[in-house]
Amino acid sequence: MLALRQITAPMQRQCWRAAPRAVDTISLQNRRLYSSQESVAKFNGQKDAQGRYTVSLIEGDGIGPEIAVAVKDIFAAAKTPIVWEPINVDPIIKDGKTAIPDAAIESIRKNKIALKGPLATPIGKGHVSLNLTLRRTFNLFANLRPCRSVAGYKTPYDNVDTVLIRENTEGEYSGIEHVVVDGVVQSIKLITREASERVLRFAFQHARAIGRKKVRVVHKATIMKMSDGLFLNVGRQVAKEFPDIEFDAELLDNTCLKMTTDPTPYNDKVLVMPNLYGDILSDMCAGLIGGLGLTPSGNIGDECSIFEAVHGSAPDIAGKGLANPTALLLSSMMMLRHMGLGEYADRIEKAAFATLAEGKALTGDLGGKAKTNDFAAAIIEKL
Ligand SMILES: NC(=O)C1=CN([C@@H]2O[C@H](COP(=O)(O)OP(=O)(O)OC[C@H]3O[C@@H](n4cnc5c(N)ncnc54)[C@H](O)[C@@H]3O)[C@@H](O)[C@H]2O)C=CC1
Ligand SMILES: O=C(O)CCC(=O)C(=O)O
Ligand SMILES: [Mg+2]
Repeated sequence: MLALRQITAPMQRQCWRAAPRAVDTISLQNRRLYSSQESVAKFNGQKDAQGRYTVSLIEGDGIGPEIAVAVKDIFAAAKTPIVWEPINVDPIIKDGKTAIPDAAIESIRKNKIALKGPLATPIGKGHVSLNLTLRRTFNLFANLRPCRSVAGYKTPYDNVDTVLIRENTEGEYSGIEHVVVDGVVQSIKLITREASERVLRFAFQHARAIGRKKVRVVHKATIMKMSDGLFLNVGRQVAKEFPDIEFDAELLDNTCLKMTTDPTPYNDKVLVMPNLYGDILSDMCAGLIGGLGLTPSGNIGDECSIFEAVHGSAPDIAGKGLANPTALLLSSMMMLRHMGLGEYADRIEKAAFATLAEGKALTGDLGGKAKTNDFAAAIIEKL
């Protein structure tokens, strides 16, 4: 995979231990929170003769292979009916553009499902983001990023339970940039009614699926009157199809202030927003519950879906066995539920939350001393 030599300062984290909460209750609540909604994104994969599904696996860069091993070991111990199909997504150039190799595209199209480790993107030059390329290639229009406090890991906020949905194919990340004249560049934020409508509709449907009664658009239509204005107006129109769900809107800067002051008023809402805002806000939410080692996500499309952690390749800890595999593991739980394999997800998740709550085998990001594989072994012991 790609080599990237980018050093990032370790995140400073506050950490002190708290009494565990009831793990079964959390598991039950998560079953709804971490499930992708059903009406838009149906999984259509085929089982083999032994009743197993094949899942394309992109191990990724940096800590990717280390956390992928942990997930594979846990799945094997839980006898999850999954066959992994490892794929290589090292970029190729096709028609002058960065593209995913055909074999990888065929694998995901065939299996309709993938689990993905982080892929590093060079800064300021080099190939475009493979993460964004995958999302665009498969039209994975909604990026679902739930974030919920973990029992046993105390942070300034005990009861975070946010659900964020990010438009995943355009916006500030449409990748349309050019030099106007030397010293002047333009970067286009592309917002279309079509992409806005489908992600907004997904947000309302997801709210219904997880029992939330409020959808809130996060925007800056005060400044980006046309682009965010369109997104917001489409939100108002789509809201009419969902009279049982309350709709409102909030300016992004105000959302950041309020969420970091007290995130709990967001626990009854689904937040939906253009691409860049969702990227940033989802890292901010992770910070509220103990960091990027804990937050999962799903890139949801009509034909296929790709599940991955919110975090990146973490070059500062890569290759040292220090990474927390929880985020990728919870992403794989979202994946299992999306595939209709919820009973396996329930069992694995129960063991994972119990291990976190017990606090004996925590990785460094959560204040512990355990290595990635110690944490995975502790989960396996509880299965
Ligand atoms: N979806 C993806 O594949 C993403 C890829 N990236 C790429 O990742 C590379 C590194 O980006 P950064 O800004 O450093 O963000 P990052 O998310 O990789 O790391 C930020 C901080 O969080 C920590 N961290 C992240 N995941 C962790 C885990 N599982 N356990 C313990 N600590 C963890 C890291 O050690 C680091 O201190 C970049 O090339 C970026 O483009 C970034 C975000 C998402
Ligand atoms: O593609 C990248 O390099 C970063 C993407 C990212 O930060 C995200 O999807 O959260
Ligand atoms: Mg990000």
